[in-house]
Amino acid sequence: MQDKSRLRIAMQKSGRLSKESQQLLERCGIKINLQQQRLLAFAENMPIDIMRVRDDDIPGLVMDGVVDIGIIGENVLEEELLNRRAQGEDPRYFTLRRLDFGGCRLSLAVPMDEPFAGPHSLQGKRIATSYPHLLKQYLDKLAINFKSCLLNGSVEVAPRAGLADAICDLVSTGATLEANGLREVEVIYRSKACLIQRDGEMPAAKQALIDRLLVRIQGVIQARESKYIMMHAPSNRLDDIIALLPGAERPTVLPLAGDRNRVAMHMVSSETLFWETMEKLKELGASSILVLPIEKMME
Ligand SMILES: Nc1ncnc2c1ncn2[C@@H]1O[C@H](COP(=O)(O)OP(=O)(O)OP(=O)(O)O)[C@@H](O)[C@H]1O
Ligand SMILES: O=P(O)(O)OC[C@H]1O[C@H](OP(=O)(O)OP(=O)(O)O)[C@H](O)[C@@H]1O
Ligand SMILES: [Mg+2]
Repeated sequence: MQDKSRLRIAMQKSGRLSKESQQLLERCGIKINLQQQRLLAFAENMPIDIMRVRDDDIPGLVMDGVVDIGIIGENVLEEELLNRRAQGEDPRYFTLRRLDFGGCRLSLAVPMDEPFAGPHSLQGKRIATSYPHLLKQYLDKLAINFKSCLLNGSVEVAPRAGLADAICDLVSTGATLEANGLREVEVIYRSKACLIQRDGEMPAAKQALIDRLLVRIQGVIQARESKYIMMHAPSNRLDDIIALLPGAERPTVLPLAGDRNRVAMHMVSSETLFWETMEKLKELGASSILVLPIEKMME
């Protein structure tokens, strides 16, 4: 029986978002024992239950208020929103924040040797997709008529199989398109994973827990994007060195025992340090350059 006082979070059971969703929650300090087959897992140290489902079901579970929050790709969320609106519903939810994983784009692609002179080339064509509403929204705005062929997977094989003239599917590296003899011609939607909350009244204790989690998520994401940088540098080149570190805060400068001409510099940078920048730092006289990951951050 569901304990309504516990925060219920939905995440993808297995797929492109599951590992990083799980990692994010673990980094926020939630101890979960996710055995492969368990659909429902209970956190040991916080009043939180994790529901592991197909990603397609997550927007609906949040919109129907079955779970309190969900981690989902914006592409799937937007598609479900348009789907429900098309059925006359008025779905409600809040986006709590965008996350730093699950980046991909929904694109139109055509066979490699097919000429393409803009979206109008698709007039009257058949397009295979798992995202009929996002596709329709995009082509309707351009007043392009098309026939859709709904496929829930393996969309990329549709043109070769004679099912469609073009496809509209997710792309990240483009390797799947290339392997299937297709080329990306238009990006229609850019997506990342996001965290959403159900609409409606939330008990104060649960809302406080969500707010705490959000602060921790901010800390985890900020830490992932930041680096702790240390180096030894000549005292007379400090300004030049700082100018090479655009994402860095003002450094802490410490004396080096027995060396009056050089100092130790410590700083947090919101960007990683590329090899090229490290080489330039070395040219300016810096040495012992260390770039360290940061585990947690709170401002
Ligand atoms: N190549 C990719 N790179 C990065 N993120 C991706 C990529 N493909 C998909 N995604 C994101 O991950 C989400 C889940 O993708 P996945 O392929 O695991 O979905 P699925 O096969 O529909 O899974 P499920 O079995 O849960 O329905 C996508 O909706 C998208 O937001
Ligand atoms: O541009 P790429 O890096 O090649 O990625 C794109 C592919 O990734 C996703 O599928 P996934 O591999 O998750 O398999 P699925 O079809 O089983 O969901 C997506 O549906 C594409 O097919
Ligand atoms: Mg799915």
